[in-house]
Amino acid sequence: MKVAMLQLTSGDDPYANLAETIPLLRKAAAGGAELVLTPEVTNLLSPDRARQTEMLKPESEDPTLAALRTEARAAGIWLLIGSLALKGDNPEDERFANRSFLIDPEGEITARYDKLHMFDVTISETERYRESAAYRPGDRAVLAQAAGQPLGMTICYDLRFPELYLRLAQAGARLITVPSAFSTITGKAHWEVLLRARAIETGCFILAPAQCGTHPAPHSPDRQPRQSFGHSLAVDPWGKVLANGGTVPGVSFVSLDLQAVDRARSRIPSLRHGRPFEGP
Ligand SMILES: O=C(O)CNC(=O)[C@H](CS)NC(=O)CCC(=O)C(=O)O
Repeated sequence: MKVAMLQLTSGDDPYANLAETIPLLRKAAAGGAELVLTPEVTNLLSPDRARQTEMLKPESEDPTLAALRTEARAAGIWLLIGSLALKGDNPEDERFANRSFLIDPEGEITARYDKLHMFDVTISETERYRESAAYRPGDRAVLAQAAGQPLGMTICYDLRFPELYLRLAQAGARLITVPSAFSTITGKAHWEVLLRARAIETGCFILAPAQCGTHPAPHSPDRQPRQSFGHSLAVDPWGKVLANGGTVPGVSFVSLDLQAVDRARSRIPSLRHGRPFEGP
C-alpha cells in the first residue's frame, strides 16, 4: 500500500492554507499514493481566539472540507484529513472541535474523530498551551477502514496516552494515524521515541503527518509566532522509521507491507500476553 504524508505550515488564513495543501495533495496522488494524510489543523492554525471565531465554520459549511472531498474524489484516493478546526455543534458549548476525517475515493466522509486529549501544558515561561479553552474534547475512540485496512484515528497529544493505542490495536487496528502540530521543544525530546514506542507496543504502522516551521499569523503581532517541530514520521510495526519529512513543507512517500503487522505480532505477541493483575 503506497501512502503519502503532507507536511504543512498552516497559518491563520484557511484559503491560503488550502492553496498550499492542494498542489501537495495532487503531487501525492500523481506519485501513486492510495492513501494521503494531512496534519492536525490543516485549515487554520492560530493562537488568536478572535481570529478563529471569525474564520471557522461548522462542519457542514467548512470550505476546506468541501474542497478536499472534491480533490479526493477527482484523484480517486483515500484521504485522512488530520484535523480541521471547526465551529462546534453543541449549542451549550461554544468551543471549537478539533476533528479528523477519513474520506473515501468517492469523496464521502466515512469516519470522523474528535481529539480526546487536550494539550493544557506549560512548557516554559513563554510557552503555554490551553487547548481546552478553545476546543471541546471528544469522548470516543474511532476505528475506521481505509482501503480495506482497519485504521485507528488519533491526534497529536493523544500520542502520550498509550492505553488509547492499545485499545485501538486490540480492536483490530493495523494502521494508526497521529496527525500533529507538535511543539519544537517537546518534539525534539519526545516525538520520535513516543511514535516508535506506540508502533512497537501495538504492532501497527504509525503514520504521523505534521505541521512544521513558523506559522504565519499577521493578525496577532503582539504574540510570539507559533512554531511546530515538523518531522512527519512513518514507523513500521517493528519500530523502524520508514520516512521522515524533515523541517519544511512537502510530501513524504512510503510503501507499507501490511504483512509486517502479522510478522511483528507473531515475533513479539505482547498484544496477546497482557494479564489481569492485582495491586495499585
Ligand atoms: O491549537 C490548535 O489550533 C490545534 N491544536 C494543537 O496544535 C495542539 C494543542 S495546542 N497541539 C498539540 O497537541 C501538541 C502536543 C505536543 O506538542 C506534545 O504533546 O508535546
